Amino acid sequence: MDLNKIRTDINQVDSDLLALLARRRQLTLNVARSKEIDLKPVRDQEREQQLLEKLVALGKEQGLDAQYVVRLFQTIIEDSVLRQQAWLQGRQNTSQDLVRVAYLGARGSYSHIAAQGYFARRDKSIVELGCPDFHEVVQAVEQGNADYGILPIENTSSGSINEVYDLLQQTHLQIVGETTETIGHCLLTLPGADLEAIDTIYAHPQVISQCSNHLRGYSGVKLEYCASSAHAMAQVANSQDPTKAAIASKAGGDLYGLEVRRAKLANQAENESRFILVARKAKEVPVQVPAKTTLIMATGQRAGALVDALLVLKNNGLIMSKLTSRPIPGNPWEEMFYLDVEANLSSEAMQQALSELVPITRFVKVLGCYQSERILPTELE
Ligand SMILES: C=C(O[C@@H]1C=C(C(=O)O)C=C[C@H]1O)C(=O)O
Repeated sequence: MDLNKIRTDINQVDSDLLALLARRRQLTLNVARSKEIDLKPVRDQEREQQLLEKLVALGKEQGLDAQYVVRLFQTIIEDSVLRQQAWLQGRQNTSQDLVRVAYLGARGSYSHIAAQGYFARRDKSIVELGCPDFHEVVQAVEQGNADYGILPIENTSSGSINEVYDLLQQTHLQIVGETTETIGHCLLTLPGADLEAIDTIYAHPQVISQCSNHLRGYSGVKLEYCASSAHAMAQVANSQDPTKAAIASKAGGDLYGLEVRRAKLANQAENESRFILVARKAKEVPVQVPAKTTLIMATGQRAGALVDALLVLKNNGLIMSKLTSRPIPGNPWEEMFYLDVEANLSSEAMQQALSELVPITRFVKVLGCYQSERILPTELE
């Protein structure tokens, strides 16, 4: 048994697999082209179900277990659906191939990584504009220095990001997209640093709250709040001090020459953040892709006012996937409600609901309509 020879064979199989995956992706884009013509929805879970059943049976014949086959193909199908959606959206809103994107922090921050993923799926190159805070991200787009801004809006460990909700109340920018990223928090140090000697950990406040359980385990270690995860990594890298550590992603650590010493630090095993993309102009969402419309409204303090507003959605058959509230600046004890509705703004149901909401609310505004990027995997029945 010659190890080198076996590894050469494995390399060949892997490169064949990649070529096949690329070919599959190409074919699914042809499917998107056909759906564009006959206006069929991108997602067809019945077809996915049949595919999985067939593949599990085929896999079994080759000695591959069902779970492995299902997991692999759920990933492949997720890519295919996201690509098709992005392609259709691009066709509807023809725009430039090079886009300027404002994000929090510097290269390697979570927002930066989310932006890279979002635009790579759309075959767009980005000019990066790192900003010191969320307000400047919004301002960069408002003033035309960036085409898009990317903002984290909620996280599975720490919940809503209030600062971003508050900024949305005050801007004329529209939400034009969303993306969900797995956020793998790691403890990063200079290569070879002694973990026992760490006396300071740098991290963004959101990150510290998402990793609070893990951080309770360090006694006598100072936590330094940073404006972004990129700043946290830069502090450690620039200091060249082995007693300093940062919490950020592995991909970010690679950019700053830092080593992963502990991984999966978040309180929730599935630590994911949802980011929104904002732009000066609204985008149209093709009818074939699942759309979400985000609204803000103030109902006034009349008893039952919120219930009445929500009944409008119910009566129009609309599904609300999120409801959150924030205080209104200058109006103590009044709340502004943020709603995500699973519908296209151009749909009859949504238009009807909006016309019914206007007379019964004090204020209602559409923050944007965008394609939903959350692809829940089809499970084998
Ligand atoms: C490619 C298609 O679109 C989607 C993606 C699928 C896939 O990647 O196999 C299957 C069904 C659809 O949800 C299709 O409809 O065939």
